[in-house]
Amino acid sequence: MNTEAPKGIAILGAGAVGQLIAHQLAHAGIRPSLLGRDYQPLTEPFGFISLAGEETQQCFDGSGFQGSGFQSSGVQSSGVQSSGFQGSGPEAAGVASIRLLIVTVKAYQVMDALLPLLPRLSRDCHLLLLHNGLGPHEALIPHLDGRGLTLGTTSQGALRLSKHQLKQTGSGLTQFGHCAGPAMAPELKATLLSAIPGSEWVEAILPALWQKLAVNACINPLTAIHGVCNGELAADEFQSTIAAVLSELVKVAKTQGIELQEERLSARVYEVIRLTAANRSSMRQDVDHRRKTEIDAINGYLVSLGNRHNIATPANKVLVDAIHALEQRV
Ligand SMILES: NC(=O)C1=CN([C@@H]2O[C@H](COP(=O)(O)OP(=O)(O)OC[C@H]3O[C@@H](n4cnc5c(N)ncnc54)[C@H](OP(=O)(O)O)[C@@H]3O)[C@@H](O)[C@H]2O)C=CC1
Ligand SMILES: CC(C)(CO)C(=O)C(=O)O
Repeated sequence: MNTEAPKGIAILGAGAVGQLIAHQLAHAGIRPSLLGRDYQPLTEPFGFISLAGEETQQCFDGSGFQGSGFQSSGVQSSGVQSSGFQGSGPEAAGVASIRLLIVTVKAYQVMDALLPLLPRLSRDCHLLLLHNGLGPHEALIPHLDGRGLTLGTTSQGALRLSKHQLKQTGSGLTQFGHCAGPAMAPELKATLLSAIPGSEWVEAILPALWQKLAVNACINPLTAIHGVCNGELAADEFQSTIAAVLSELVKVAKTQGIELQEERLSARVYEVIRLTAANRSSMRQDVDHRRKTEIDAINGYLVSLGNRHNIATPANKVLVDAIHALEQRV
């Protein structure tokens, strides 16, 4: 048993990224809880196929909260009773013992997922949002009630083969940085950085999130609208739209005190297009599966900030409208 491993790490959002982070923490000897929609730890085993093709299984049932042993990898039997969580819903006893809550729901799900839970979390509980797009942290900050907030972004890739079976599809940089309230405790910070491959702490997280926003604002809607893989956006026909989206983004970012260079952003977007050439972007997958997309937190965030600050954002608005039209298909 690893007595040094911090306890009380929970993940809200048992989807692709939530399961990936849970497996990475477990492989580093930490035993996180993976919370379901009823805020209860999910007790069933979760399968994982790593980039190297190695298969493992884990339970993320919350028993780590009591320090009752852990398994760093390998198969653990299902049906382990959670000693840290009793009852159901946000009243559950274990919720109050969460020290770090990693929120891995989609951008548009953050507030619905967190608002019922916030009053039950300890004042010492630190929150970490890890999603694409921007905006939810602004809605969340007034509700923090003294709690600390860290933001993050990841370029790792993960695909849910089934509800409890995850395949890692890509490695990449994961960045975290302080956003509001008290800073994350040093041992929690160290745990995250050692468990998540390719992760780093940055002094200014918002510029990093804006750079990721630029990548998503170009690649995601265009691939979804045209039904193409990321690599096809290198074609000449997309050049003027990509340039217009980035030019608007740089102006809008400036209203937020974020200074970005259009040429550098453009180089980054084309690098990601090349590195992820065979990918079907998350927005394309959402559109193909007739799921709600994250457009409102990506290009929609730029349009609404532009409106607020009298910056014209026609190129982004066209993409937002086109994606909304695709979302409304019956
Ligand atoms: N997948 C990837 O490779 C990458 C994803 N991202 C970003 O990470 C974020 C998460 O994406 P991803 O993991 O793919 O999305 P998923 O849809 O796979 O996961 C979201 C999870 O949140 C759960 N959820 C939704 N609402 C609630 C709620 N109210 N309470 C508790 N749980 C809830 C969902 O439950 P249910 O299953 O019941 O719907 C689902 O399991 C997105 O912003 C995405 O863009 C970033 C980089 C890579
Ligand atoms: C980087 C990119 C565009 C990779 O597909 C992505 O983040 C997404 O699909 O949401």
